[in-house]
Amino acid sequence: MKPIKVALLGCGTVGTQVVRLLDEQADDLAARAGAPIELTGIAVRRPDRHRDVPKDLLTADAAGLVASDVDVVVEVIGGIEPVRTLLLDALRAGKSVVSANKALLAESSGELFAAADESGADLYFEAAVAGAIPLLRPLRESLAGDRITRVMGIVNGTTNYILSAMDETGANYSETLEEASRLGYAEADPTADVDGYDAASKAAILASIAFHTRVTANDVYREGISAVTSADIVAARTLGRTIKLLAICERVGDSVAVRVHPAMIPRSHPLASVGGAFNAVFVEAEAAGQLMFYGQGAGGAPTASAVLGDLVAVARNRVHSGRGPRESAYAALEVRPIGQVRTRYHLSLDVADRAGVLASVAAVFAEHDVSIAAVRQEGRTADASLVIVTHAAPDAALKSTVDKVAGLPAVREVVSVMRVEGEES
Ligand SMILES: NC(=O)C1=CN([C@@H]2O[C@H](COP(=O)(O)OP(=O)(O)OC[C@H]3O[C@@H](n4cnc5c(N)ncnc54)[C@H](O)[C@@H]3O)[C@@H](O)[C@H]2O)C=CC1
Ligand SMILES: N[C@@H](CC=O)C(=O)O
Ligand code: NA
Repeated sequence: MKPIKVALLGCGTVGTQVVRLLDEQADDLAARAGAPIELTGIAVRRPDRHRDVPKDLLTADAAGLVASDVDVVVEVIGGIEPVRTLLLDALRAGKSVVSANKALLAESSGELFAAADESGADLYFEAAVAGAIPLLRPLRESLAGDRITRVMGIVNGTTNYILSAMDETGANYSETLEEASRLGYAEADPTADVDGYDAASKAAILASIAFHTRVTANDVYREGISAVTSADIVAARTLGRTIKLLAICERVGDSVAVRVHPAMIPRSHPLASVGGAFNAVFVEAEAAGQLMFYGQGAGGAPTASAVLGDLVAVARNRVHSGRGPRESAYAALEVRPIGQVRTRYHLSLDVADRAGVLASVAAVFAEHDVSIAAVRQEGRTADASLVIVTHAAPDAALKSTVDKVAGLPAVREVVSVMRVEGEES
């Protein structure tokens, strides 16, 4: 059988594991794909720095490799350019693409799918969301007959690693981030992780597939974890909660809402026990009910597993003259701004401990039609701390409430504001 020729773009954390698995599992992969899978070249920025892969395969000329006689391009470089141009060239020339690049897919999936359609090539990217966890294929294929209403979970390993360490051992934020980079979880620029860009890209990809609507990273409301303090984590623990960076994609009537932000969740919630670089995603569909996907969301070998799965799928399609799924964006639902999304807030205030303070704060909530679910006051000195948890209300109303509360004479400081998820609203 004629081999399927593969060009690999990038050979870092993920790429080196792809090369290893291609070599170690060559016979099994050939049997599963229906043809041998032959790695014909590896493009990297500095070929002299890669001693652990066959030297004769290395090149710094990624464009030349893409233009060479290959059937499939596997991209594990990351970022937008030059990758976007390389992949468009590959797809237009009829070469199928497997990519782990969420940043690119969340920005340019429309034009990449269009290029794939022009030539009949395939575009697969299971590794781009939640690493090893099979998630995009179940959403796109297994649930194609159902109506998905919500996708919610932890989709960034680096931030989950940091938040888990802060919660479990009181570890320091920046040291834990360095450790996550050393372990190969973080992006080349880890601000993509801590500022929520990586999770927002993944949320955009999930929402696009789940709701048959093109959602880009710019459509996603995003907050990262850099403002989460040890005090927030202690406050959450006092209330039987923990803090996680969540990606939440919801169908609301004929629109969708997609957001990424830290949130307090009850310690009894299944997402609360997801530690380290693990990811977990809940999917709710009308007929299927609740489904949960869990596994390693980052790291070289887990991510390479997803890449190899896609590569076998692409190779099978080539061998049997089939095609993988195309973009499905027919529903074209409107994306709601965050202000219209109903959320719950946890607020911690430093207030003067005198009569009438609670009443003045409560009056602001009432004025904005935000219902208070619980209040706790601590302290008997000049300063007291007031913790308020609200019922669900439009995010815009909650923001205006917080702004007005911050201006009350009796309120010295709004210490923290965080959304609450995973509880009855
Ligand atoms: N590390 C992880 O846990 C995961 C990574 N991903 C994605 O996989 C991709 C790769 O990630 P890592 O392996 O962690 O990155 P990395 O930084 O370890 O490796 C990047 C590789 O790309 C090469 N490269 C950079 N610019 C190039 C250019 N212009 N031409 C040719 N080669 C170039 C570098 O030489 C290096 O070999 C990214 O899109 C990332 O978001 C996805 C899921 C998990
Ligand atoms: N940097 C990402 C890698 C996987 O997508 C993460 O931490 O999740
Ligand atoms: Na995945």
